[in-house]
Amino acid sequence: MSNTHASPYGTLPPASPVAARKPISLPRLNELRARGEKITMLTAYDATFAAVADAAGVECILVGDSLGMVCQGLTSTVGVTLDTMRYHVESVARGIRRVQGTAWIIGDLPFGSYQESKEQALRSATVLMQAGAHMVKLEGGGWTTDVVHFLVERGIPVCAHLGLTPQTVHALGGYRVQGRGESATQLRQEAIRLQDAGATMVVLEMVPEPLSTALTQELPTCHTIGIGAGNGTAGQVLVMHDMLGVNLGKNPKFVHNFMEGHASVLDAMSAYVAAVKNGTFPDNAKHAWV
Ligand SMILES: Nc1nc(=O)c2c([nH]1)NC[C@@H]1CN(c3ccc(C(=O)N[C@@H](CCC(=O)O)C(=O)O)cc3)CN21
Ligand SMILES: CC(C)C(=O)C(=O)O
Repeated sequence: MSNTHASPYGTLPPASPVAARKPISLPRLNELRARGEKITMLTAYDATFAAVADAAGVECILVGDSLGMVCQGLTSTVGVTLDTMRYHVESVARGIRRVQGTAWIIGDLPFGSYQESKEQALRSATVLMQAGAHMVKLEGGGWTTDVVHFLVERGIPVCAHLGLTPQTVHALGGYRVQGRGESATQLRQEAIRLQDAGATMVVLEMVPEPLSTALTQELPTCHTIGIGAGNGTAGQVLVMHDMLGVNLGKNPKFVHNFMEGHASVLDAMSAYVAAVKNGTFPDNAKHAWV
């Protein structure tokens, strides 16, 4: 990034022939997990922010359907289409490639693109993989288990997503904490079945900290990535706009603005990586539920 011969706006790859960092892969993520190093993830929706996140050392970039809310101005993620996701995955993948980045790119399957059948899910996942994703993410447990198995069997790495699943916000009754009381048992069983089906990552969103910490112990091959799920998970994710303080109105309580005390987006993202790695973010007392 600091190459003096770089072209304006980084439209050409840096001239350095030295491949400094190893690309992130599933074995590489397993290695991090095995040595107790936290996995970092941020969302990104375009080439430049993705490249900056990569340069900050963020291992996984989620092209999340939250783009419907932060980029498109929708009131939920329900209106995001597969074609829109393809456009943003392509942009992010080009951004990473352009700077010879190493990040693992996760493409989010939008509402309605995988619910109909396993075949529909495969067709949709193919679109995102061909757009440059290394893994796809899909929301829910139970009925999704067979879909996950079908995709994994066909060579598509899958990240599951349990707890608050924003695509089903209308069925859940709002953006609220999930997996409390009775439903904790169900969430736990769904997570174990998803791991058995071959999911190698699972986002746990707004899940009580004790549950997500316990689940992390029970899921050795499926890396738990928390958002509002406390500090006991294998990794963390935040929406980029939130952690940069680019947000009108009230943030969810799991958000921390990493621009505070930092002069650039690169520094703020580096501070996020450092805070997740050294265990200072999230702070269970401030950013989690019990
Ligand atoms: N910018 C942005 N950040 C996100 O984290 C995000 C999106 N957009 N869009 C998709 C979903 C929606 N998410 C949300 C939306 C609202 C709350 C929220 O209002 N939470 C309150 C209430 C929690 C409670 O039930 O106690 C909070 O104080 O955290 C949480 C997550 C998470 N995802
Ligand atoms: C909030 C994260 C986990 C997500 O699912 C998204 O960005 O769509």
